[in-house]
Amino acid sequence: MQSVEVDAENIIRIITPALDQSRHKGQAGKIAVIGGCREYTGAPYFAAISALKIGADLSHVFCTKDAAPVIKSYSPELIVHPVLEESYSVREEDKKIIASKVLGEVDKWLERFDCLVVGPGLGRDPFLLDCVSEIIRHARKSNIPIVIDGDGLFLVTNHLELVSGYALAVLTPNVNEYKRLVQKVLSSEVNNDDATQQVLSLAKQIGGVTILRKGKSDLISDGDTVKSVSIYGSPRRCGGQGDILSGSVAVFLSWARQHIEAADLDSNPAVIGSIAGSAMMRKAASLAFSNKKRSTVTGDIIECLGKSLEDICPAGSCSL
Ligand SMILES: NC(=O)C1=CN([C@@H]2O[C@H](COP(=O)(O)OP(=O)(O)OC[C@H]3O[C@@H](n4cnc5c(N)ncnc54)[C@H](O)[C@@H]3O)[C@@H](O)[C@H]2O)[C@@H](O)CC1
Ligand SMILES: Nc1ncnc2c1ncn2[C@@H]1O[C@H](COP(=O)(O)OP(=O)(O)OP(=O)(O)O)[C@@H](O)[C@H]1O
Ligand SMILES: [Mg+2]
Repeated sequence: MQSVEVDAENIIRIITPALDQSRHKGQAGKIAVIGGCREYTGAPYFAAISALKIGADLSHVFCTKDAAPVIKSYSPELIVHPVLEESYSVREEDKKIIASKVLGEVDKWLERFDCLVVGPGLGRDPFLLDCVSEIIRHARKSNIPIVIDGDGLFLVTNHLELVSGYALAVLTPNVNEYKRLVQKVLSSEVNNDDATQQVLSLAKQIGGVTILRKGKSDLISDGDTVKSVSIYGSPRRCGGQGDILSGSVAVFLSWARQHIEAADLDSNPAVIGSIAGSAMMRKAASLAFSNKKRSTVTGDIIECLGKSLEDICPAGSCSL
């Protein structure tokens, strides 16, 4: 089975909202990243700042108490909530009450978000992951799209019911995360000879979630179709590029959903958002690599997000 290479730049042009003076703050998207713990502070920052640089109006991070001051210090643009707790800071007898407090803190904000990104730099602490499972359940009840990445995929692979049958979920596995998902869901090994069929089966088996399999070409399937994005890209594999991708998909998914509703179309916003997010990330990576070559790091790619979108969809053509 062959995947279909899509015209991703055209999709970006169609769904990117025009900039005009009638719009108010928030209409271009409010994104929240659930991630950031003692070990990882870069990943949630990369995801959240990428969402802003692409054009979201507000970008929040919900992380553990010790990750918050670090993430805040990277950028005053982000709204950082130090609400998550890891087992080491919670006594056994307090776990129930602390879990409901965490949920309460997130619930206050949840309805305002157009998309969540769950997992960049989340870590794998069991108590923290239990709380995050509850956040996913609440978001799902409110029909908020969720991009699942990094340690969020570790959680979901072991608890497929969290996303199974939820069409507004996008899973963005890297090579390791994909392998674990295939083993768990299809009880088989990764088959690179028929990668298209396998990603289709995987998405179907998880009840029509969208899978964005990252690699030399990104493969995107919701169990009905398989699209590929192979344009641009870079040979540099520094850590953090998947985090840019997750923030990017969150913004484009929100824009795709708005566009599809306004134009009364019958398309899957999760697939459209994944295609656009993938192309955006790959174009910025290619541009950064042409400037920085071997020394390219994730921050350099983030700096290229603006120019990459501008080349495809110039802001100058928007009405003032
Ligand atoms: N600057 C940063 O803060 C960055 C943080 N990152 C975060 O790092 C975390 C891990 O992402 P990776 O892409 O490295 O994940 P991978 O799953 O690719 O690898 C993680 C490590 O865990 C090991 N591992 C595999 N299966 C395991 C299991 N069942 N239990 C325990 N360990 C297992 C692997 O051998 C590997 O060393 C994520 O939260 C991710 O978002 C990355 O996004 C890169 C940048
Ligand atoms: N071989 C490749 N050639 C070109 N682009 C690639 C290649 N592999 C991955 N990419 C691109 O890099 C981005 C990140 O993919 P990667 O597999 O590095 O994610 P990751 O391991 O989750 O990253 P992170 O370090 O942020 O966790 C994706 O958007 C993908 O399109
Ligand atoms: Mg990753």
